[in-house]
Amino acid sequence: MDLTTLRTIRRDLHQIPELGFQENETQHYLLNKIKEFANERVEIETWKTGILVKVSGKNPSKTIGYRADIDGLPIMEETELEFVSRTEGRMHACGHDFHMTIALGALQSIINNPIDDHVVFIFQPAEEGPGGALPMIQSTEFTRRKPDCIFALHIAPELPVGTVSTKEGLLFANTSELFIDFEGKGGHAAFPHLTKDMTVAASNFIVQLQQIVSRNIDPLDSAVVTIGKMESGYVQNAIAEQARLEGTIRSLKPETIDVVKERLEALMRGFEISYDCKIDVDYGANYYQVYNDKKYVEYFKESIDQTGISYVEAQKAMTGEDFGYMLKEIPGFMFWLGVDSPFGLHSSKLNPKEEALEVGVKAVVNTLKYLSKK
Ligand SMILES: CC(=O)N[C@@H](CCC[C@H](N)C(=O)O)C(=O)O
Repeated sequence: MDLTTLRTIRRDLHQIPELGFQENETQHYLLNKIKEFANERVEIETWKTGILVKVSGKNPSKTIGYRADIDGLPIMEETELEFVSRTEGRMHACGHDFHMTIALGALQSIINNPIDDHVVFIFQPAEEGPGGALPMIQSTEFTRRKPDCIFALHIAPELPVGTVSTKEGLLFANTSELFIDFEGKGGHAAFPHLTKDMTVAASNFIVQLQQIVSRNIDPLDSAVVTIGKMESGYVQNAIAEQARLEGTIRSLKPETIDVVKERLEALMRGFEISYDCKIDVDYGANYYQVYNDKKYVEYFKESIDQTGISYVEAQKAMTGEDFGYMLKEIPGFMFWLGVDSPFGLHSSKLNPKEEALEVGVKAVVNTLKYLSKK
């Protein structure tokens, strides 16, 4: 597939970002494209808003999986691109439009030039939340085509186009979403003594929360607690009865998240007493770390060696990915693909360079061919 076609697909997909398990238009678009390329070797099955596409190999000894995530984020796009998101407040701000396009490009290449092994292309919903990987691998649709090894990519805005990057072992963190609801007593702004002000309680809670990592976690370990959204009150001259904090907890070790949660809940109990209010927590989606298999990372490096694409050794990152659940069950790896954007992942101005689409397809197709010889 040439760059013009890849770019057209990417721009089409960029305009229709949808949240987890609501990717109906995306699924429809992907299915139409897949059916355009398909021949007698291809078997297509849907799972919720996701799709599994199996391309039969010529002389198979195993099945190789390649996964692309397909959901967008609840972010208001500020790129001013001519193909800006058509849905207000929704954006492909994590590059899943790139991930899907590259998977389609690789799929077409493998259909036209089949390799010895079977390949399953997995278009997975809800990576940003509430998590599609775990229920997908538990489904009969997935189990029937369970790959023997698997890989995936993620765009990297900070890396130049023409570069890929990964490492053996831990690549991405363990994550837990965090939703905290405060319930107090509202009232007139002039009579705070008659109320239980949840704006003040939640603000103080955020400040105290930041001390969990610095005071309760071993400095040689690592954790992050971020509150990305805070809501309280309706009007400037009324005291808020409710407040809500939304955030995420991340850690390098799975058990460290439990320590953060335990301290957070102790803090909640203290705040309930000191602010005379009720506080509830919901941990939403939890993702298992992305842990790359040493042998498959070696294979990847060897396959990239033959392509002219540059390889850079990665550092582990506090990003999360539910692909971790697939790697927990099936050996494989995830790698970063350089897309050179001055704005990072989850930025409303993320603008990856489209030349990276061709690099991505080349890296994926070469890796599939190489793994098929192993
Ligand atoms: C690569 C990436 O940016 N992934 C997301 C995964 C989100 C997990 C979940 N919604 C959470 O916030 O904990 C990330 O934010 O790292």
